[in-house]
Amino acid sequence: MGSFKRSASNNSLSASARDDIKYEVSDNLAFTVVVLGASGDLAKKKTFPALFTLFDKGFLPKDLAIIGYARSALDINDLRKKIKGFLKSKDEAKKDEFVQHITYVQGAYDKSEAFENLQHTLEEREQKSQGGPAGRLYYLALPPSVYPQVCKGLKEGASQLPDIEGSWLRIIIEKPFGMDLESSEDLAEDLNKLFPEEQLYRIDHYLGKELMQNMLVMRFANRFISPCWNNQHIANVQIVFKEPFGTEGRGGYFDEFGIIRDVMQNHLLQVLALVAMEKPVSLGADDIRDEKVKVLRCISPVKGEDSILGQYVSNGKDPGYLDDETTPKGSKTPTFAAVKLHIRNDRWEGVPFILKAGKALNERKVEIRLQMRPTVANLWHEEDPNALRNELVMRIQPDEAIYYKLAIKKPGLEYNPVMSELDLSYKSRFKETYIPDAYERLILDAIRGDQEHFVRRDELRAAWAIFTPLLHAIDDGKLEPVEYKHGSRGPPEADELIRDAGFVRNESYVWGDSPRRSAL
Ligand SMILES: NC(=O)C1=CN([C@@H]2O[C@H](COP(=O)(O)OP(=O)(O)OC[C@H]3O[C@@H](n4cnc5c(N)ncnc54)[C@H](OP(=O)(O)O)[C@@H]3O)[C@@H](O)[C@H]2O)C=CC1
Ligand SMILES: O=C1O[C@H](COP(=O)(O)O)[C@@H](O)[C@H](O)[C@H]1O
Repeated sequence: MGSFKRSASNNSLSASARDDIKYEVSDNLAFTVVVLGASGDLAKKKTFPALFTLFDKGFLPKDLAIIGYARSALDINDLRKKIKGFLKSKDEAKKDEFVQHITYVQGAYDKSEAFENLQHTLEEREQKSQGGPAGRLYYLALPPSVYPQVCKGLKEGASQLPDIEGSWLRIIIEKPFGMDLESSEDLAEDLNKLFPEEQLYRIDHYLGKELMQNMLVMRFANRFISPCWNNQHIANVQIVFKEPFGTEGRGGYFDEFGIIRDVMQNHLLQVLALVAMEKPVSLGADDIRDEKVKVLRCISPVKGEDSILGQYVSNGKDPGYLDDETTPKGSKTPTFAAVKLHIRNDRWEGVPFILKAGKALNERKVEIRLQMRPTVANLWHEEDPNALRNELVMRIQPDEAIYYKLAIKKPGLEYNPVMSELDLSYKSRFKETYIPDAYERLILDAIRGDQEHFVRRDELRAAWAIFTPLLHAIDDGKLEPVEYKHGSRGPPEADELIRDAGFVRNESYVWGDSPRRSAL
């Protein structure tokens, strides 16, 4: 097994450039992660596999215990076997070694005895350690409705740490964090009565994606980018999330939320905050989050007229949203939304930010597209100043890439410009580099005590304030979705909204005479 602390040249655990600010993990830490909801979907698909990869790559402390906790009566061998089935590795021995660290505690989510029993198990395990501090990470892979009672149980029954300096307790919670501004504040209030913000790690897994983590480096470490990053040069911004599949049996769950609560109010708004925020004073988690909150608070609530809602219908082959048996009959829940946001500050006044998200669309793609203003007095296209518009595209998934669409002279004897791209495709530039899954990074951050990529309460409040009036109008039936076909690009009305926001699509540009592309 690799060592927990690594040197800067070897995938540093302690983020070398920021060591002066934070995030030490003691070598003799008795580390226990308790996965509450161990029998569930998220735990098996995301939490345990992410823990395994961290273990496999030597990023978990050597003194490691993993405790699954749930109501079901599970046999430990069955649980280990089931978890092993979800671990992506050919190394059977390593997988066996990992699952041997897992034990199981059966218990209710609302009984004090159950949490006292968990505390007892933890005390026994921590006493067996080498006298170092204890680190307890409670991972709530549970429906948010039980967070308050579980956090109460943990606080009252299972929060007693050994009296050793450096011991800590942290809690990871998953979205949705409420249904609107009020319910989110109520939930936050309930949790903060039990645990302070420093102990609460609200996951938004988009913050763990490679290109999101790259955003501050790209924006603030490149002299030629920073001066252009404002309304003088950028005309409009699109942040787009497209999934090619529908709800597929999850209609019951999805219908409660809809696409805005599922994806837009959280993931896409976090992306926007990183794109639009000012430079933070330092790389400290709170300095960064302060800037995110500031920019979110500059955004006015979305108006009905600045939004297009959609719901997918059958294309004759694939089912429509209402054809899913788990979807309530006649539901008007949007599975697609495009909204136009305005950021009221000096940097962004006059630049529309379009967020677009949809299920059952034509492709899988998440990207950020910044379209630059036209050049003044276009020497080649006097009649059409929009002909050579530059764009910077950051593709978050699939196949991470950053490309800049720009005009160059078409090679040859003529003197005509043509659109081309400066292309940074991660697959070719970083061939041998492992790009971690978002959950791997975020769990590791939580172990290190780094809250930068977790959502603070005031960020959440600002994010809900932007969408709550629109969500209430939808919930009250004042706004209804238009239909779009399963597998299409979404409702044409969304393209109109985007066009009206000033986006000019270059129909003539086709990616790639680049020979490198065929190697991808
Ligand atoms: N490194 C790499 O991997 C690179 C890849 N490429 C690829 O080249 C292709 C072209 O890239 P690019 O020019 O950036 O993107 P596209 O030409 O695919 O799209 C440009 C924009 O136009 C929109 N659009 C697409 N079709 C229509 C339509 N029929 N009507 C109205 N709007 C439309 C898209 O919206 P929406 O997406 O919402 O439909 C997008 O916002 C892409 O597949 C891209 O991934 C290019 C450069 C580098
Ligand atoms: O949070 C969610 O995200 C997924 C999309 O995540 P990705 O990492 O695959 O892009 C989405 O499918 C789901 O509906 C939503 O709840």
